[in-house]
Amino acid sequence: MKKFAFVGAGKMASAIVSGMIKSGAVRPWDVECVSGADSTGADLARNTGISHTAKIENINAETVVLACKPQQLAEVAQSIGQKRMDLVISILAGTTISKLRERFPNAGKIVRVMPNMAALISKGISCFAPETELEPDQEKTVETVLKAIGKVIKCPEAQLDAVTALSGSGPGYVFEFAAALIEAGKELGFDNETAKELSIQTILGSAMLLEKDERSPEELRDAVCSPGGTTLAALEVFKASNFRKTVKDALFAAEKRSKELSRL
Ligand SMILES: NC(=O)C1=CN([C@@H]2O[C@H](COP(=O)(O)OP(=O)(O)OC[C@H]3O[C@@H](n4cnc5c(N)ncnc54)[C@H](O)[C@@H]3O)[C@@H](O)[C@H]2O)C=CC1
Ligand SMILES: O=C(O)[C@@H]1CCC=N1
Repeated sequence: MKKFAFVGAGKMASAIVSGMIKSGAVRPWDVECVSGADSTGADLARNTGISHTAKIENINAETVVLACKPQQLAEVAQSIGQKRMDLVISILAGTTISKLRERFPNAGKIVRVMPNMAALISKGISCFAPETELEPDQEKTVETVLKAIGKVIKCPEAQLDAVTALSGSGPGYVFEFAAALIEAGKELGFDNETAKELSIQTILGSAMLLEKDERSPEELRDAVCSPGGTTLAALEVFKASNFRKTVKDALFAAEKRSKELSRL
């Protein structure tokens, strides 16, 4: 029996498995994966040294990590829903613990998690909500998975849709902002490589400063602004196009979508 089975071997499963193995939290031979009708399972096994099972019914592990799309859960549950498993960890956006319990009636304990894509370099942040209090060894297992990919916060399940909107989807917003900086940089006359380097280093340096400095984002923003200067000229444009409201509306749309996914 394996320690972990990943059901779904796509982008997030790959990020988590890579993080777990690179950090030494688990050894490749303790992990197996299964995917749908694509090459992701075989690819993940080849890239990390874990095993790949072609038939989902054949998975056999103490902890099953559900990492398929919410839309694929019904099919997965049809194949393995009745199996006995000590622990089921789900990273599916929206899918509630009660829905998971319906689908996996024989699971010992269910934990709902929202990680993010920075897991790929162990710089993610994950929030998790257990169905009920975990046994110490189950708590340790959840930490083994999540600490290998970044920071971990325990929260009530009711907060997980908002977590999804902020930190789960958040890397997508930052990447879009980076793409917008690069596009604008090129229109200012830089070649792609230079625009990319200037943009990425600006985001990286600013994020690290935010983490290390005691000042708030607003105070740091103000420290960049000289009276009558260039930054204020740019921020006026943000303000005129309602930047903060756009961000707020976007996060509420993501939260709403997470709640809709719970009804699949
Ligand atoms: N991509 C992201 O940044 C984040 C994704 N998530 C959640 O992670 C989950 C996976 O997302 P991604 O990795 O982006 O998706 P993906 O599309 O890259 O991977 C989906 C995986 O599920 C597999 N699959 C499909 N049908 C299957 C079946 N019947 N049995 C077993 N495996 C099956 C696919 O073959 C693939 O390996 C989603 O539920 C999503 O809500 C959570 C946080 C962040
Ligand atoms: O877009 C999605 O639905 C998933 C959940 C959070 C990030 N990606």
